[in-house]
Amino acid sequence: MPPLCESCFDHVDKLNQQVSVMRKEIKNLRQMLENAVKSHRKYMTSLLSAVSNVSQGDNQPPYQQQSLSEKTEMAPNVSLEQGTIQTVPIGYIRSCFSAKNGTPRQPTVCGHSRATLCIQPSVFNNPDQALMGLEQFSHVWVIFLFHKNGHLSYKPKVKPPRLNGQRVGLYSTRTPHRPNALGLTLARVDKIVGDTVHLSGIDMIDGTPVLDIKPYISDYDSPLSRPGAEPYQMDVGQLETAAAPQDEVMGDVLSIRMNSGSPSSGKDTSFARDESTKVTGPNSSPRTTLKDEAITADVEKRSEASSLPVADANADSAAPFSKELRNVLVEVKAYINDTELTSEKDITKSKRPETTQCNPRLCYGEEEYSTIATWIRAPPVGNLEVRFTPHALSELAKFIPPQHSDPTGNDCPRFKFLRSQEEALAAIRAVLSADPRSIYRRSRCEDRLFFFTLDTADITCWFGPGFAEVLRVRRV
Ligand SMILES: C[S@@+](CC[C@H](N)C(=O)[O-])C[C@H]1O[C@@H](n2cnc3c(N)ncnc32)[C@H](O)[C@@H]1O
Repeated sequence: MPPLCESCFDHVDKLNQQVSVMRKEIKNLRQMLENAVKSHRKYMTSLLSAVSNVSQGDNQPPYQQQSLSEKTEMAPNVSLEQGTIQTVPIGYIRSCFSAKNGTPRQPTVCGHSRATLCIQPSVFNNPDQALMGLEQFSHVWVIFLFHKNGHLSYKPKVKPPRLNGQRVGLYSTRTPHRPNALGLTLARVDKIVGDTVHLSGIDMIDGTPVLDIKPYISDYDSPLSRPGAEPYQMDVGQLETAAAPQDEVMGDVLSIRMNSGSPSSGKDTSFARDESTKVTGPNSSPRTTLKDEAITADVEKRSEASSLPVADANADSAAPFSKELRNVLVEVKAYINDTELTSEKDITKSKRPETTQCNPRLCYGEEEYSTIATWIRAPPVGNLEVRFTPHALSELAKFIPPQHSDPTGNDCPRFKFLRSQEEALAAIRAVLSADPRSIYRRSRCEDRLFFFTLDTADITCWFGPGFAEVLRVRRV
């Protein structure tokens, strides 16, 4: 890393200023555009309903192929049947991340990442009523549009950054570049004030259009914590997926081990990567996320409440499973033994058959447990160590939380979303530790400075082997 002179920093500052002016202009333009679209949409809706009334009775059969122009002229009810409705954002995310660069790849990466979502009065006259009751839920699914993708194109195979250049099918990933460009984030609901939901643990940039929100209901949304689900320990084999010959990645299923400790205690229940799974990546450290913790707590609670004993599926002792269930477990274990991988090399060497084998369904009685691809928790790229120069730390120490008074009276930089310097430090660490660089940057621009914005701070850092170092933290 070459030493940075003050003029480099000044140059970067100037560029940043220009960028922020451009951002403001873009914001204004967007607002103008939105207003124009709104009034145009109203006009079109009235026109369409008039057309619909006239042409009732000669609707086209659903699913018939149509040109785009025909689609836009369709009556609303036909559009709905054909799945070609026009969506309207219920609101726009105001987020502590202003650009894609440095925005966490998933909500669990940075628990302190905060945002607000104000429901638009154009969707509901009384938006606060639409939010009534949501305060009883800790988490919410946010369905949004990747509006900053830059293009609408997509490919059937993608290279997730965590797979470091290996390709997998688009639908086995969370890539933003997908047909319809829809994103799905499970965010924490911090509070609801009037028409505004305050969220944390988000991975959306400022200005993201939100199409819908729905409460997260573990009983419905998590196969692990359905009512009556019993924690147990089970090793899971790998998922067979079809892969084109040039793509040597396969979608392995990660074992989920739910070791309940002693059957009666229900304690020590963990939802962690199974140690017996031999597929590992360098520095890979299985991370128990907040959501995992929530699920674990849920399972613990249920396990304590349940009268059924908890069994270890691997134990040789006479486990309290029914004969039928034991047979299923034996089958699954046999499957695992047949297909067990021995090293990371095997992941890339194995050629997958053209036909797709079924994922062994993990059932206990009527309960079904979830499995995930191994690379999610044991990716070939590991987490980075995050360092701060003393200079960067002293700059960060100047920032004050939103409601605090300025102790120096010197117009200190102020956070809008983050509540303390500690939160900011933790958020920067979280973002960088997950290596936010694209594969291209990682491999081709190793020695370049990396910039990202967190709340009202512009962060400058660089990456070395296995670490990221923060060099500067300046007011945006
Ligand atoms: C990998 S996606 C995952 C989003 C969501 N959790 C999902 O699974 O659908 C997250 C990344 O999308 C990018 N992103 C976030 N908001 C965006 C937006 N409005 N338009 C385009 N890209 C966005 C950011 O770079 C972020 O790191």
